[in-house]
Amino acid sequence: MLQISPSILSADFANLESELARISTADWAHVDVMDGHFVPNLTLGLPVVEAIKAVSPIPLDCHLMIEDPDRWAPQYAEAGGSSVTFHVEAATDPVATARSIRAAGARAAFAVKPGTPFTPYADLLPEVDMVLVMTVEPGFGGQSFMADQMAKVREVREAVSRHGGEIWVQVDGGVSQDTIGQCVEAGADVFVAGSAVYGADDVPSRISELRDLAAACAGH
Ligand SMILES: O=C(CO)[C@H](O)[C@H](O)COP(=O)(O)O
Ligand SMILES: [Fe+2]
Repeated sequence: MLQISPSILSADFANLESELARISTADWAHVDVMDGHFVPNLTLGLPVVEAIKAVSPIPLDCHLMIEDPDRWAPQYAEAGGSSVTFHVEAATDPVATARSIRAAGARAAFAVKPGTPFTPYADLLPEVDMVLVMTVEPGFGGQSFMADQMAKVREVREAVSRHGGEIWVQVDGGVSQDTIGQCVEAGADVFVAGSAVYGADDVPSRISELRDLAAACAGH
């Protein structure tokens, strides 16, 4: 199944309830948590996740770009994240972190930055429900898509296929009408798009357009 996860990083932060209503036809609301340390940007934390969980029409896909995810990740699951993704570059014990997310009732995922290879983390697959391959350097929305990450997406898809089970492959950063096709061809099945969705005049139409383009590339 191909899924669209619009990033609220590009939404109007003064009106998050109505901004979430605009993406109600998407599969997930992607919530970028940045701490000003792991990345040079600061966004939102647990109280905001709790508040938007109460009003969101769709489940929250929390992408933690923070230090010490071992400590914080399960709290994002408890606060309402239905999926919680931590960065392997920040985790001290990724196995324990993934297990604590699942124990709190959420889907667990790990993310790799563009400069981080996947292979050393392939052993984590039994512990997670999704792998996020970053297609920009994490920290900011509206950056250019890094096509050179498609080799890594292929590698993750092959490892996931060999492993079996239902592990999703997510791409995040610069995903748009122009770039979603190559993500599908490389094997991604969950697409985060911030500026491409919230920058559109008609947000629901843009979500359908991205879905249709992805399905067409997948040959559906
Ligand atoms: O994790 C992120 C940045 O670190 C965002 O999810 C991502 O950048 C989405 O924004 P855009 O689609 O505009 O690139
Ligand atoms: Fe993100």
